[in-house]
Amino acid sequence: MATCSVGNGEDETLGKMKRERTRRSYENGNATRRQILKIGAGAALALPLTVPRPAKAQNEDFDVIVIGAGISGLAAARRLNELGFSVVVLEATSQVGGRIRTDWSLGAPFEVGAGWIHRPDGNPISRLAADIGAPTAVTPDESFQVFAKDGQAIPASVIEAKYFDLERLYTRIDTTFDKDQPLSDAIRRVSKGSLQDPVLRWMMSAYTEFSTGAPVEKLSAYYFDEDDEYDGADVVLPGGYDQIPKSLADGLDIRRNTLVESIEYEEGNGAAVHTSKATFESSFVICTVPLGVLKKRIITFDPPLPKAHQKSIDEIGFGSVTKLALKFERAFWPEGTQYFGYMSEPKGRWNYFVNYRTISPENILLGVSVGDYPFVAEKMSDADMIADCMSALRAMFGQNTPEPIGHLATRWSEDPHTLGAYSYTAVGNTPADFDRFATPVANTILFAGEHTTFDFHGTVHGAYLSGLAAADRVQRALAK
Ligand SMILES: Cc1cc2nc3c(=O)[nH]c(=O)nc-3n(C[C@H](O)[C@H](O)[C@H](O)COP(=O)(O)OP(=O)(O)OC[C@H]3O[C@@H](n4cnc5c(N)ncnc54)[C@H](O)[C@@H]3O)c2cc1C
Ligand SMILES: NC(=O)Cc1c[nH]c2ccccc12
Repeated sequence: MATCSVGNGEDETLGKMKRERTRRSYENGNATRRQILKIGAGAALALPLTVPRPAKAQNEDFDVIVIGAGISGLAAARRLNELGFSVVVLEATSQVGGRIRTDWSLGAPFEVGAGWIHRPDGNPISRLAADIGAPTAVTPDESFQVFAKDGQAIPASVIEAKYFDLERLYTRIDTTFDKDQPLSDAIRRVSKGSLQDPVLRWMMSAYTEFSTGAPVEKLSAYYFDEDDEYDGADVVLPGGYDQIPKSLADGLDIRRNTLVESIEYEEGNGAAVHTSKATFESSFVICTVPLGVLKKRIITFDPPLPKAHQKSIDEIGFGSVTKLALKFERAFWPEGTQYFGYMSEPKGRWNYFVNYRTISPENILLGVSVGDYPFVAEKMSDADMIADCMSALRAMFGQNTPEPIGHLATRWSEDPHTLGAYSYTAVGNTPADFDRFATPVANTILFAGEHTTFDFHGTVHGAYLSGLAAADRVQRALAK
C-alpha cells in the first residue's frame, strides 16, 4: 500500500543525531526519576509476594510515547519517526484509526466515525487522500428532500429561504449579547417562536446539532460557530476513510490491545507509562486519547495535571452522534437524491439520512441521530433502534416501507475508549479552553487530538494538524 509522508523534508541523519544526543543525556550523570522508578520496580520484585507475579522484563525506553492510534497520534508518531526519533504508539484497541473506522460488512463503506472530508479545498486530509491515490466523491449539499413530521414533502425553495433566516438569526445572536448563554436561550431572545418553527427547528438540529455534536440547549451562543473551515463541497472516500489512518500507520511501532492506565512524569526526567501489558518509558508523551476518556479519568496522572488543563478537560463539551445504516432489498427512495431530512420529534431523532446509492450499488440509507437523542438511541437494543428509525422512514416514504435486510449501529457514547463523538463549545467555554492543551505539562506531557484545537475541533483535519503540531513541539524540545 502507498503510504503518506508527513515529513517536512528535514535530513534524516540530523534526526538520528538528535536521538543519539537524547539517549546520551539519559545515560550520563545522576539516576533520573525514570531510572529510580525502574530500580524501584526491580526492588519490588525482590520482596516476598503473597501472589507470585511473573518477573517483568526491563521497561522499554523511547524518545517519545504516543498514546492512541487515531489520526492525531498517527500523524505525530509518523512525523517523529521520519525525523529519526524512537517512537512507540500505545493503542487500547486492536485497530488503528480511532474515530475513523470503515465497516464493509454490508457491502458498502459504512463509516462508523468520520464520513466526510469537510470543505476539502486546502484541507490537509485531501492531500493525504491524493498521496495514496484514494478517490473522493462529492456529496452535494444541494441534493436533498426534506419531509415534515406528517410526511409531507417540503419544497426546496422553502428550505433555502429558511436557511437564510437561520443565518440571519445566528448573525443577530453574534452581535446582540454581552454574556454567554445556551444557544437555545439566545435564539428565543432574538426571535421568539423560531425554535417552534418546524423548518428552523429541523435545521438547528440537522445542521447545527450535527456539525457541533451537541444539543442547542448546551452550546455556547458566543462560540458555537466561531471555528474555522476550508473551502469546497464535502467529499467522502468510496474506498473507505480508513485508508488514510492505515497508510499513516504503515511501518510504525504500534502496540495494539495496550491500554494506558497511568502516567508518572517529572520535569527533566521524562515519564513512565503504565499499561495493561507493560511499563514504557520516554522523554516525552503525546497523549491523544479522546476527551471523553480524559473526562472519566481513565488514565491517572502522577502528579495530577495542572488545574488549567484539568479545567479544560472538565468543562469543554463532549457530545455524541448516532449512525444507523439500514440495508434494503431495493431502493424505495429517489436514488439520485443525496440527503433526506425528516422533521422528527424530539428534534434530534433520526432527522437526517444519507443515501448510499450515490456512492455504491448497495441499497443503504444511513440515519443519523444528533443533539440529546444519541444518549437515548445508544441505550436501545439494535431491534429497538431499527424500529425507532423505521418509524421515521415510514412517515417519510409510506407505511409499506419494507423491513431492512441488514443493519449496522454505532454507540460512541458507550465505547469505553471514546465515550462520545466529538468535542463542542459548551456555555462558558472559550477558544482558550481548547488551545490551552497546546501548553506542555512539565515539558514532558503533550496533548493532541480533535479537542486540542479550537479552530478545527470535532474534525479529522483538526485532529491531524494537532498531532503534527505536538510532534513539532517535541522535535524542538529534543533538538535543544
Ligand atoms: C460519528 C462521528 C462522525 C464524525 N464525522 C466526521 C466527519 O464527517 N468529518 C470529520 O472531519 N470529522 C468527523 N468526526 C470527528 C473525527 O472522527 C475525529 O475528530 C477524529 O477522528 C479524532 O481523532 P483523534 O486522533 O483526536 O482521536 P481518536 O481517533 O479517537 O483516537 C484516539 C485513540 O486513543 C485510543 N485510546 C483511548 N483510550 C486509550 C487508553 N487508555 N490507552 C491507549 N489508547 C487509548 C482510542 O482507542 C483511539 O484509537 C466524526 C466523529 C464521529 C464519532
Ligand atoms: N465531526 C464533524 O464532521 C463535524 C462537522 C463539521 N462540519 C459538519 C457538517 C455536517 C456534519 C458534521 C460536521
